[in-house]
Amino acid sequence: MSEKRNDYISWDEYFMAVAKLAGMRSKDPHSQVGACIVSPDNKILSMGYNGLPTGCSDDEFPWGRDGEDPLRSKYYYVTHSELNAILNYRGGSLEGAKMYVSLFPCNECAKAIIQSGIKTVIYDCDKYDKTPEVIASKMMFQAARVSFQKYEPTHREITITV
Ligand SMILES: Nc1ccn([C@H]2C[C@H](O)[C@@H](COP(=O)(O)O)O2)c(=O)n1
Ligand SMILES: [Zn+2]
Repeated sequence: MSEKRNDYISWDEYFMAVAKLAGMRSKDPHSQVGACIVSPDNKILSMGYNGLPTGCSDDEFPWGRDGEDPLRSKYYYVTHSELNAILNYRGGSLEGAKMYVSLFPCNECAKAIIQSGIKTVIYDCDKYDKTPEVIASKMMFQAARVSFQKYEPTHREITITV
């Protein structure tokens, strides 16, 4: 066989698949989110998923969404995938990097993305686009010249047997 194969996955498919694979580590029963940070020359720099901070037990802290007592919902405790990916990076600057993320970043993650020097966000789902968090996030990205683009799905199925 002398020809190269031509059904290999594209860079975008690869990085979005890696982001989604990272999200599969999440214990959140409602939304599993993954993020993958990539250098301008397409090297994976870091990954993250939504989960509790180190030392906060997955079995003791709540995973519920709503309720009378906000302290019994996950929202006060979960670190978002994007922030985890930024914090997991041990290599120095993220200036000019790209982030692939399975759900559009919230305003808090947008601040961290901007401050870290990431310049491009490629997202898949935008199911919370009407919320103030996402609207504020887009306003900040536009002001800070962080470009955000919807991932264009190819609907290719990638099967990995482990
Ligand atoms: N861009 C985002 C948005 C949300 N998350 C996390 C935070 C929660 O664990 C979950 C969202 O839960 P839901 O309100 O859908 O029940 O996803 C994130 O990591 N990145
Ligand atoms: Zn966030």
